[in-house]
Amino acid sequence: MAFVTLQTPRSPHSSTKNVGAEQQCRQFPRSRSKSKMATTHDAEALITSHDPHHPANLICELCKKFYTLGWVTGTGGGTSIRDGERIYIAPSGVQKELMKPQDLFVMDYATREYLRRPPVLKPSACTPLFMAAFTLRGAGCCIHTHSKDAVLVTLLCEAAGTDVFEIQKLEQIKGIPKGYGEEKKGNLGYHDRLRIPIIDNTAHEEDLKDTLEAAIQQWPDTHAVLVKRHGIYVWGKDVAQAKTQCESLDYIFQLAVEMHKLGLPWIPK
Ligand SMILES: CSC[C@@H](O)[C@@H](O)C(=O)COP(=O)(O)O
Ligand SMILES: [Zn+2]
Repeated sequence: MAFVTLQTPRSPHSSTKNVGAEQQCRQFPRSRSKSKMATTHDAEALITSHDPHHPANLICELCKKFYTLGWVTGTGGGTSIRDGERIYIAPSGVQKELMKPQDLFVMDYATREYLRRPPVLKPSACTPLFMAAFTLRGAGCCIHTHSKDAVLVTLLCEAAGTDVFEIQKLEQIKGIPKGYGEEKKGNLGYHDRLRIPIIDNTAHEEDLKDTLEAAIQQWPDTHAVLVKRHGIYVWGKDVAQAKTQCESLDYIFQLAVEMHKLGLPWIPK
């Protein structure tokens, strides 16, 4: 079984039995700026905690859950958390459900310097997209999934010639915030129309940055952007909001796909 071949030498700071991403991904070259790095002790302290709500523990836990939902399958997708001035980022090209806190990168928000870089790994290609949610929308957590239903609604919208997913009159729409600012406080109502912009995919994840940023500017109330034939980015002010929105949206996408199969409209007359 291929999985077993990953369970070879452990990194010295590993203390749990599961294999970490560092072992999954030894092909990546080291590239670290030692001068700006925190000391090894400080760097390890950034990701070491018994608190299950510590961002380093949460990212690993969330990705395990998301894997069971098919959201981060085959190394795709991921999650990033902003905790004050610290940004926690997963490595690229690794099985996200097997990650350990010691596999995570930590970036300083203000300087964009990595305070912690695990050897042999490189940061997720989604990093510029996560940063867009943090900087443009003040997000505390951003989730990227390759959910099949998210991909399917982008295909259905493409076939319908629209680059916005729109749906109305579903109870779960009430799980999505109205927007930002005082006058947009609270969540959408049952009668409100949910709109999620869709951007084109690119050959490389990081090249989505400009169009994702443009979609965020064009749709100032949105908390998510769909990526055609790829997946979705969803963010929230904190982990709970990002996660519950991602769940609500995925549930709505599942319904939308089923409604389409049954010949039912997304916007009832
Ligand atoms: C199955 S490869 C998927 C990647 O290209 C990308 O779309 C993705 O979501 C994850 O990028 P990663 O750099 O591994 O964090
Ligand atoms: Zn992706």
